[in-house]
Amino acid sequence: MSSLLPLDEAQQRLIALASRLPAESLSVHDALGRYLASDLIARREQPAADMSAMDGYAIRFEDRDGPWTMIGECAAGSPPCRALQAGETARIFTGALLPDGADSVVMQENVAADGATIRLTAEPSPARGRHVRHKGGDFKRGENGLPAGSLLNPAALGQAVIAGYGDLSVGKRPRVAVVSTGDELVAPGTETLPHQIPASNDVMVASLLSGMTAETRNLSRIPDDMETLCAALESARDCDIIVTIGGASVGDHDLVGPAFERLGADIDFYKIAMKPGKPVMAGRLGKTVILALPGNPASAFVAATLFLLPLVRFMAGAKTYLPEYHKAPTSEALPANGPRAEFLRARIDQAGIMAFNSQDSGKLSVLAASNALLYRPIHAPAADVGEMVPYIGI
Ligand SMILES: Nc1nc2c(c(=O)[nH]1)N[C@H]1C(S)=C(S)[C@@H](COP(=O)(O)OP(=O)(O)OC[C@H]3O[C@@H](n4cnc5c(N)ncnc54)[C@H](O)[C@@H]3O)O[C@H]1N2
Ligand code: MOO
Repeated sequence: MSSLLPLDEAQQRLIALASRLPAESLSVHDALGRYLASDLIARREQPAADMSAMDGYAIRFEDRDGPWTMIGECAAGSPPCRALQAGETARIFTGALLPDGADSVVMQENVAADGATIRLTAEPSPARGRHVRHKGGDFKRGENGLPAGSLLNPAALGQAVIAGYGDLSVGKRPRVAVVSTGDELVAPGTETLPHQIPASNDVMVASLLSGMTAETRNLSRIPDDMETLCAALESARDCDIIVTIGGASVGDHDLVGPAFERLGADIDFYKIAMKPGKPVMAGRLGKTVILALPGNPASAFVAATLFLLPLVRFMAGAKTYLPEYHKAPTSEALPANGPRAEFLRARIDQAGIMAFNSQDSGKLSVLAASNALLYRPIHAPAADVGEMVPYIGI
């Protein structure tokens, strides 16, 4: 056990094998899921001038009790009407600029109009600045809205647009070859003989990647044959990452390690102090980072979550790339953990988090019923019901 690498050290060593990919310029329409390559410095001020947050009437605070004489209208998308004088108001709509002199807005629900005369009805006199979004109140020109390495999610893209951007400098997408191996593997939906198994990991790992900024090339179901495997790996050398699934263990037909060695790869580490996912291997084949995931479905899933996805995020330019841990109370007592970090397939709901009884890494039924990986660090002491325990949402 002592030769097994601790998880955090293995994650650091994997990242040390990789480099950030260069940046490219993309339209905001195409940048969803990318990471900003430089700070998002605002090119404009928001709002650009004081504007109304409600449909109603713009007034001067000095005249807050009314009544007012309406002298014009301010609509979003048009310059404001002329400046207000004492006792005057302007009809105003949400998003419209306040006319000069106005500093507050009364909602239309709180006034009664009698021709051009407007009177306060329901609301007490408005406070100064009521229902006004002030110039620069969201951000000022030159402010850093999002640091480099931020994920461009829908809200971040919205912010980029309002900050004046049509194109963004973003990290390139890593090219990832997904290579699955095993004589037993057959294509999804194919009739299987007892010694065969549908290649479920391929779809699972490719699906994990499809939610990421990655360009995936699937090299599925490579037989357990050294020449064929080497040829498949060789054909993927133009990729930034080669991830293999299966054949990572020590059996006579586990050819992934020997194939990489034959191609001249530098293996950095092999075997992690974690469960499932012990036989994870990583290194470099020229400029390509190689990562070998174990074939058991839960092992492949956990290892992809802890190694492959962080690697992709890092190369794509993410500032934070490791999985996010949350905490929840455990609904059942947990025994003390041993010398390998454990990621228990678990279900979390309002009552807390509960690990499934069976943790066989071959059972997809358990993995598919899970929505969390309950993390038990190396030698974690036993946990009572209600104790807060860390987990990764899946
Ligand atoms: N003597 C030892 N045997 C094993 C050890 C060990 O330390 N000593 N480790 C065990 C652990 S832990 C794991 S995990 C597995 C991982 O082995 P491999 O990466 O070599 O996986 P395979 O043998 O190729 O496959 C395991 C299992 O998963 C199925 N599989 C493989 N690929 C796919 C795929 N693409 N889609 C669906 N299912 C797949 C495969 O058919 C096997 O049933 O090794 C233990 N053994
Ligand atoms: O690591 Mo294996 O992944 O324990 O099943």
